[in-house]
Amino acid sequence: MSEPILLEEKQRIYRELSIAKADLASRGWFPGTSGNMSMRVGGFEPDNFVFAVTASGKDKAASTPEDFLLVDQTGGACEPTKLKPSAETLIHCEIYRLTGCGAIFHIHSVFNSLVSELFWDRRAVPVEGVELIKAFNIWDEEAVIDVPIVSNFADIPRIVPEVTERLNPRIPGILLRKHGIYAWGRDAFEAKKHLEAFEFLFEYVYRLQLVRPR
Ligand SMILES: CSCCC(=O)C(=O)COP(=O)(O)O
Ligand SMILES: [Zn+2]
Repeated sequence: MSEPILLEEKQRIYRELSIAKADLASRGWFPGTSGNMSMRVGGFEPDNFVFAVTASGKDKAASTPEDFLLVDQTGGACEPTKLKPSAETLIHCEIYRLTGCGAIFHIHSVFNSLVSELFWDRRAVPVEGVELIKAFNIWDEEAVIDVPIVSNFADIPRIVPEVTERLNPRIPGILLRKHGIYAWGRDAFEAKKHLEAFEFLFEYVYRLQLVRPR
């Protein structure tokens, strides 16, 4: 059983999510009601945790009293509500279970969709020696990273085992093919930092492909 969530704690998390949501929306990262966000509330055990998640199908650029709800580690609502959790809540559940992180942000962008398709054959986007890799706390000179890509099945539970298999604890993000990125961190600050770094790196990788002689 999860510990009771204090009202003040829930309100603090909703406020923090709301501020981060407005920030990501201002960059155009939630086109057509896409995207979802979550933050963990209270303690963590891999099989027992609670998080606040965006309600499904909402305009993520709007701020309303019905933007978030609390769910448990199975993705089920923790309290009576007419709100439906994000259709992709099970992906959040699995990322929390595997990483114990504190916040997960999912957005759709043209660049993350483009690179997820360009590099689908290798199931990972390679990024070589770009300074912003340091945003992931990887400090090696000329570091090379691979950002994993998983299938974009319409049936979300089918995606979960691929997340389990492909998530790399060193890389705080995972791409869904022709869909978007999930980026996470200890807290909202770090999840946003990672998301911004991924989006920069994906644009770099895409543009490099265009200009590099073959
Ligand atoms: C209209 S975008 C398709 C669903 C999606 O990919 C997404 O990120 C938003 O789904 P949610 O249920 O979280 O609103
Ligand atoms: Zn999505």
